[in-house]
Parts: sequence; structure tokens; C-alpha cells
Amino acid sequence: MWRMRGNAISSSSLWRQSLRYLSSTSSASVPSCSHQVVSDGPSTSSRNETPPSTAGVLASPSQKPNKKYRGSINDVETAKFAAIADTWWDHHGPFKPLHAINPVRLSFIRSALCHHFRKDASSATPLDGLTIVDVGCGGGLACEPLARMGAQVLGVDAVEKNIKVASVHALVHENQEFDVVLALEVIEHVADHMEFCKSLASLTKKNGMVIISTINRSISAYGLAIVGAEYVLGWLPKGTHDWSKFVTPEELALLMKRTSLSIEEMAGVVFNPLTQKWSLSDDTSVNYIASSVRRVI
Ligand SMILES: C[S@@+](CC[C@H](N)C(=O)[O-])C[C@H]1O[C@@H](n2cnc3c(N)ncnc32)[C@H](O)[C@@H]1O
Ligand SMILES: [Mg+2]
Repeated sequence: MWRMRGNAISSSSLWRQSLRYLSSTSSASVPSCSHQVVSDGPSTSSRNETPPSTAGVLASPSQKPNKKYRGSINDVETAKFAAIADTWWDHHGPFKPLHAINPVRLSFIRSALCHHFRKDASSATPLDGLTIVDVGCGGGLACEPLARMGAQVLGVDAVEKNIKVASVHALVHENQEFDVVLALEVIEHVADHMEFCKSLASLTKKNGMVIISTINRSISAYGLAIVGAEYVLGWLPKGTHDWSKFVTPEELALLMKRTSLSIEEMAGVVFNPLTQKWSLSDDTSVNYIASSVRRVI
């Protein structure tokens, strides 16, 4: 059984961290995220500038899948993201909901990582020394603040337009493993949940952490995340989500277990229409986030 996180956690401190810049792992075979500068120093990118240029991909559909990573790419899903890739950093554009939940999920991630890796949560750069790969990073909304918290962050994505990285095949081929593997709002867009989870596990060091956020396959999620967000409020383009591809917390726990990952903590990410604010909650009926650990066998 995993533990639940019920209290809202302030995330405003995230934005007051002293600035560190996104840096890649040192291996030449691991390409860098286009939002980053490789060494410390002033960033060459900013949130308001043009989105990342294009180049590599997490796993191009045209590439032959290898044993460890079979891609799990759904072309219909990735086409949706390719079509709106120029809008990642528009806070009022199609990715508005991701910008809105970002501080909340970052606070979960920060706290889970500090707890698991015994890091000093009061430090300005509590994630110093940790390597993170953000799978399905999109425009890098999570990469940048995590790098400012001291982590070395690599963003990879299935859509070339989203970010400039080489194929995850290269990562896996090189047996690249990370302390932390993130997949935020991605699993509901992949072709095969199990294959995707296997690839996440294969990128994780023993005792490393995998953090996934997604949407529950519940009636409330149909009403709020699809009818409400896409058709009534217009927060997301119509057709962004397919209810049948959502994953329940129980299914996620089973997927994790089958890939040697065990869920440590889970929290709901809820919207309060009165305050118009998002917070962490024990209500996982719609959006939720879970941390899991790759157990040493
Ligand atoms: C809803 S967006 C989330 C972006 C980012 N993680 C965030 O939360 O800000 C989903 C992203 O997953 C990517 N994606 C979809 N299928 C993928 C796959 N099989 N492997 C890697 N990325 C994938 C899409 O291209 C898109 O950028
Ligand atoms: Mg989604």
C-alpha cells in the first residue's frame, strides 16, 4: 500500500530558487535539451522566447525499436502535440492547464525526491547531484524549474518539434540510467502502457525514482477532464484526451509492480473552482501523481 498525500503544499518557493541552468549529462552520446546551456552561466533561452528547435526524438516511429525501448508511440496522439508545438510557453494557449498544475506537481516531485534521496529540502538547490530524465517533456515546463533546483535534467520527447534531443534508443543503447525518471501527463497518450512503463523502468537506476502523473479513468474524469476542460471551458483543444486510454491508480500500481517499481506515494491534483487554484489532495478521482521506487532484487 502506498501513502497518500492529503495536504496542499505551497509551491511558491520553487520560483524563488536561485537560478541554476539546465545541464545535460556529461556523456557526449547523450544530447542536451534545447532549453539548456551545458555549463553554468546565463541561459540562452527564456520562457517567452521561441520554443525549442527541432532535431532528435525520444523514439522516432521510423526507427527500428530495440529490445529495451519499443517506443510505444501512438502517431495519432503525437500528431496532436506536433500541431501545437509552437505554443508550449504561451500561458494562455492550449497548454494553459499544464502551466496551471506545474507548481503543484513540482512541489510533489521536490518533496518526494528530497524524502527519498535524503536531500535538504530547505536548500536553494535541493536536487543537487541528481540526474533526471523527463520523458515526454514537451516544451520543458518541468525541466527548467527542476534544473533550477540543482538537478541535471535531460528532456526527451516523441515529437521532434518539441525538443532537441537524440533518440532514447541512444540512451538505452548506452545503458543510460538516471536517478529520477519523470513521465508527466504522458502515459495517457502512449500506444502501450506496459511497454512504456518498462522503458521508464529501464532508464531508472536501482533504488531510483519514477514519477508519473496522469488522469484517472473515472466518470468524474470524463466529466471534468474531457467534457469540462475540452468542451465547456475550452482549456484544452477538443479531442486532446481519449477516456479509454486513462489509467486508474490501481492499474498504475499494477503496471509499476510488473516492472519492478513499487508505488511509494500518491496524491490527487485537484482544482478548486472557488479559489481557482490547484492543490494536492487525497482525491485521486481525476488528476493524480505517483512516485515509485525501482527496487533492487
Ligand atoms: C500532455 S504533454 C506533457 C508534456 C510535459 N510532460 C508536461 O507535462 O509539461 C504529452 C507529451 O508526451 C509526448 N509523448 C507522447 N507519446 C510519447 C511517447 N510514447 N514517448 C515519449 N513522449 C511521448 C508528446 O509529444 C507530448 O509532448
Ligand atoms: Mg494528457
